[in-house]
Amino acid sequence: MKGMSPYAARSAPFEMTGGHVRLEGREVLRGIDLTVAPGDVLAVTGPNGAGKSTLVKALLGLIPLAAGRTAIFGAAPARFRDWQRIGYVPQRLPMGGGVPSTVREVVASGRVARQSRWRPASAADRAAVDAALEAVGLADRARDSAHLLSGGQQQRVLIARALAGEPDVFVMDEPTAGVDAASQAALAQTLRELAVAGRTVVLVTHEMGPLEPLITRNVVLDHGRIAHDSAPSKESRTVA
Ligand SMILES: Nc1ncnc2c1ncn2[C@@H]1O[C@H](COP(=O)(O)OP(=O)(O)OP(=O)(O)O)[C@@H](O)[C@H]1O
Repeated sequence: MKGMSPYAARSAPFEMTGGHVRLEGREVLRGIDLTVAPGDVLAVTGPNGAGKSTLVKALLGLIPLAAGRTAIFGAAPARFRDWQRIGYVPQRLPMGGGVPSTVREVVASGRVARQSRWRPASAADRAAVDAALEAVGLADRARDSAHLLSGGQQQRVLIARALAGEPDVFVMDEPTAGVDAASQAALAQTLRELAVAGRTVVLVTHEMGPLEPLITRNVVLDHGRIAHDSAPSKESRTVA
């Protein structure tokens, strides 16, 4: 594995300063100052349309900023290369008429950023996929078609795909929305293990439910601004 530069090791997973996002002429994020520190288990909450999904996409560089700047481990998103350090769990499995994938294939796709090109999956790859399936309680569904699972189980597949990549940072957009109780419990257990292992988690959620005891920090968005931050970073505190 590539050595990590001392600079990258010290950098915050995400650091946004004065972040503005405009979509179709509307200012969706307005002046966001947010440093996510290593080991934060951060819940981003707030009313519908507050800008929560937009914020995580902007942190990941999936949506450009109209003003301000943002960095991933100290690098502008366009220059960031260590994508295997980031696991992103989107809101839902992309559906459609493509080739049906088994649960195992979808989860194994989470290893792509780590694999050497043209080489078959290694024992380490297979072990990581097995561990991820086990962690979300889907080991017995590995050969099933992912699209035939329930919404909650599909969400678990996406979480397992991120886990399989063994990233330092997990970004999850509404992982509990419309999800059955068993899947919520599986997610809480997974989050607990990530938190204990010192991983950084950014979680968009409407309600924290069983995840609440695991959350170390809550950022409340309202109309595109941070209305409340339960534990602002030292940098923001000294600036404020
Ligand atoms: N592609 C887009 N083009 C124009 N406006 C958008 C786009 N995506 C989101 N918006 C608008 O930006 C605002 C913030 O949306 P966003 O999805 O980030 O909110 P949210 O807090 O995640 O909401 P929810 O809890 O409903 O998922 C909303 O008013 C939404 O309508």
